[in-house]
Amino acid sequence: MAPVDVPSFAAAQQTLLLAELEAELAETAALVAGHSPAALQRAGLAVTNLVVAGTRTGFGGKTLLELAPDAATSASQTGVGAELPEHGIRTGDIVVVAEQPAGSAKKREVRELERRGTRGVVTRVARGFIAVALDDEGEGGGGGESGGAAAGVGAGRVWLVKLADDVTYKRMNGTMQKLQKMSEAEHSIFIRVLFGQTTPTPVAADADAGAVDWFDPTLNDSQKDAIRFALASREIALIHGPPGTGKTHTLIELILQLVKQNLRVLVCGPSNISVDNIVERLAPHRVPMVRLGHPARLLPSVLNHSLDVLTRTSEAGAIVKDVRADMDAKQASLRKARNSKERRAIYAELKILRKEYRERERRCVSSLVAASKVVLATCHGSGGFQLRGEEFDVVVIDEASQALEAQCWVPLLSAKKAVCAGDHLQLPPTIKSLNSSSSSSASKKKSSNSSTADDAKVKGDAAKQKEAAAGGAGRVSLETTLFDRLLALHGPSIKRMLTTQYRMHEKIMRFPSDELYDSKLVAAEAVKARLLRDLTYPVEANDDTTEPLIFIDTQGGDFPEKDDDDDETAGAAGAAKKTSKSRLLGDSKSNEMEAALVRQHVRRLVESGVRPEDIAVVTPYNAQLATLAPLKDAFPGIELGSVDGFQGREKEAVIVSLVRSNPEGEVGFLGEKRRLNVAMTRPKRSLTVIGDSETVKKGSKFLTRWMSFLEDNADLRYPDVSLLALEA
Ligand SMILES: Nc1ncnc2c1ncn2[C@@H]1O[C@H](COP(=O)(O)OP(=O)(O)OP(=O)(O)O)[C@@H](O)[C@H]1O
Repeated sequence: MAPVDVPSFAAAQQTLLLAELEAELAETAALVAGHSPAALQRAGLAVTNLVVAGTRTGFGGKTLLELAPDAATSASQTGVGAELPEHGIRTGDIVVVAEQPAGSAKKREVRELERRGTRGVVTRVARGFIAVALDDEGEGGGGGESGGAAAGVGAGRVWLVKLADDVTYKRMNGTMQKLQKMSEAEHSIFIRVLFGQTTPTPVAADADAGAVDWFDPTLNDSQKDAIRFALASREIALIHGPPGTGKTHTLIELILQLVKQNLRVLVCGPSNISVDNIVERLAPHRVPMVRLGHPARLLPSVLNHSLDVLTRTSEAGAIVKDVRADMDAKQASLRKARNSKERRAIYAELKILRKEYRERERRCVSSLVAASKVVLATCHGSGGFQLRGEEFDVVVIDEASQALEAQCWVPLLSAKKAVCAGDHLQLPPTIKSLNSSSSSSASKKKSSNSSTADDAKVKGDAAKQKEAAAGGAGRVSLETTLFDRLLALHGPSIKRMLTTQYRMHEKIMRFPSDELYDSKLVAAEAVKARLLRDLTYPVEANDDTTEPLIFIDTQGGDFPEKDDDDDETAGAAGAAKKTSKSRLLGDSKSNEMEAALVRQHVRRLVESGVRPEDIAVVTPYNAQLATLAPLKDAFPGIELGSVDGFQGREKEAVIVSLVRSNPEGEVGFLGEKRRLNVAMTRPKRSLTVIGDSETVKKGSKFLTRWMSFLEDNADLRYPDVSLLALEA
């Protein structure tokens, strides 16, 4: 493959990233303008009826607001201890906190919301409260009294609305700008390899087989090979980890080996969860490490390594503590201020204290970071001030196939060598923008990969448009991950694949292994014959619990899909409306009879003794998820999820509802084999597929082969329509 011109690559990335941000901004704007607070809450984009329960000084001297349910509106309990309703706000989300409009006021603009309210980042989500670190108003010289207190957030009722993530965008964009501006002389061998201007330094054949003193001698051979290769490689190594093959397990050993060689390592992942997972598993090995950013889960093992806590508990942190106490006291005195003059005076003092605090903290942070052999952060988090000027011998990126390439470059710019782990045969990151960057964002089409879009044809058009947008830099698209690009550039010699999987029954593994992983997967002895009936608790042995692979074929046209997108609207406004609709579970497909079959099967499993918490139902369509929702009441503990949302997860029994059933053989985004791969590789002991083989077969060659495989190998069942009527 031809080498990539770095400046044009970086320029094309910036264009595409901007289009992506615009698409996200437009989507948020359309949603907020068109829906009531209650509807936004149902869609997972807002939390309503909150009050400020507490204010503290958080990391970076930021004001931390604790938002709890308003006692007046939480039905059962009041005040402290009251629980928040179901919501979709997560740690790391960018939100605005604002006075809640009266129920009827409907039309509102995001900009207006932002002007009146206060922006911040969610730092903690608990049952009874959400903590938000407010943005620094102090620095930008903002107006009025906004010196750190929550402008627009008084003693009254507030709500919180999720905004587009422009912070991550800025980090990625800044990184691409840096890359674009670099002169050729500044390109290290590492950069030249990553853009194909030179080939990776060959790894000596025997280096692969060198003796390593393993921390965990029970690693399997493919894991050991991958680690040896990653240790021996000079610039780049990819660790390809198919489902259940112990990718993270392997990375832990690799990190320990790197530290043993006295190398300095930066470990990143696209999400907080991916990073915390590694922190937790490294912790028992007592490696000097520090986790940057707000820990997503406050597990003690993660918390004890977070920079936030280290600045408080370490020796260096002691000098920061005093100022923090002063600031907390000042914050508290705000409440007692008698008039605006007094308040202004306090704000002014707070501003000075915050500056002082930040300086002391900065010194403390750099001494902590300098002393750490291993630094862990999300990819975009590694672009913070804490790592400015820091250099690392190796950057390790987990779940690299789920990160945007620009995101990976945030840490990669401080690296000499990279090890990326991932599986490019599972889903890449979600992209919202599909048109070229110059078009108006309102006319953006649905993403082929968002969990609600379903039009496979859109994808082909979009790919072409994106290629056009990439201009002179060859084929640059946001959907192409670094992992994909490096494989295409240098071929399989830079990769090692893990081949023993510790999740699935052999029969469940067979099709994905043969189709996608060159038949190389081997089921570990402990899992290859595990059935539901062998669970650690009593389960009756019957057809449903002794057969790992079941296909309930709904062919015949008796179970047609339902199109939830019934009010087609034309033009840009229509498109924007559609986007917002899709987030609110419209514009998708469902299949009620399939839902009834799911219910029937779940009931049979539960009656056989399988616990609902060991069962998950996954489907590619959000409208189908909504149709399935009553299952949660009928079988408390059961999990329902979109395929995209279930990536990275596993369950003892998984039921996949394919939904599509139509005479035309339209399969929408079932046509994406990486999505099907994710769907069929979640179960450990039991996979039940429910779908119309006649329709699905027509979708693609992959689908044709899958259907034939199921017909030949699964326990094939045809539903009894008359019985089903009762279930529905
Ligand atoms: N060499 C091994 N011997 C026994 N069990 C192993 C081995 N390697 C991994 N496992 C087990 O396999 C499971 C999956 O491993 P791990 O959690 O590291 O995978 P992951 O990378 O997080 O997930 P995935 O493999 O799905 O990407 C874990 O339960 C782990 O203990």
